[in-house]
Amino acid sequence: MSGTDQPRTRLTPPEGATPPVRHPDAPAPGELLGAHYDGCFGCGTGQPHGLHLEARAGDGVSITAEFTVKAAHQGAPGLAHGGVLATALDETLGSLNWLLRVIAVTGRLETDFLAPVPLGTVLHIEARVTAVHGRKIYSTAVGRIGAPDGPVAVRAQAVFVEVKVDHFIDNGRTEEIQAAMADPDQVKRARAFEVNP
Ligand SMILES: CCCCCCCC/C=C\CCCCCCCC(=O)SCCNC(=O)CCNC(=O)[C@H](O)C(C)(C)COP(=O)(O)OP(=O)(O)OC[C@H]1O[C@@H](n2cnc3c(N)ncnc32)[C@H](O)[C@@H]1OP(=O)(O)O
Repeated sequence: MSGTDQPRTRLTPPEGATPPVRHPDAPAPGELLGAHYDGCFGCGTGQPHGLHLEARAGDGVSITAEFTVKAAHQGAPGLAHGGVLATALDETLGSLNWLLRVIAVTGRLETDFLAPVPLGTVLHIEARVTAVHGRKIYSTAVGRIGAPDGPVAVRAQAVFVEVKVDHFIDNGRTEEIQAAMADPDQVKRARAFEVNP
């Protein structure tokens, strides 16, 4: 195997990977998921230029989400920035945590940009977990223009890696971590991801 083949291979579930299991306490299909953190650029309501992505639980271990491309999200004139589109897919993939009830962070994210996305577009995103192996969670996402069955603009494949709450407590800046830990709603949301709170 050449060095350039390696990253692609790391997105393929290894032998022994198992299908994902929806947690019995996962939100019901159709249920709107709240933000996991108010300051999150992807889903937080406290970020004026954030994506304000709204995600809903789907069937099995899947999520649907909508993201409206605003002026603050442009790359070229009148078009969404590719990194912003990748962020929208990353955030939707991260929301799959709610259904597995584990905390996981993005290890690898590979994005294919298939069509430009104009300002004002509602991007309809669907993400699902395909397999789990140890702490690794394999998932895919697709973003369509204007409707759930609209033209495909962007696709992603990802590996998320399960972590404990300590990952954030140990690595986040003290100010924000202290504020989060002092907020009972935030603590409740963090615990909602844990199998054994
Ligand atoms: C009240 C308290 C307040 C807190 C409240 C918080 C609530 C939050 C709730 C929910 C948050 C959800 C947030 C979603 C936001 C959207 C998603 C993002 O953007 S996340 C940000 C971007 N990502 C990162 O910042 C990761 C940075 N990377 C790391 O921290 C490490 O590299 C990490 C954790 C990913 C892995 O490090 P290791 O030391 O723990 O583990 P190792 O041994 O290296 O890897 C474990 C397995 O994963 C594979 N792996 C690791 N990286 C990989 C990669 N890049 N590609 C493929 N596989 C990878 C390895 O090969 C290994 O596999 P083998 O078990 O040996 O089979």
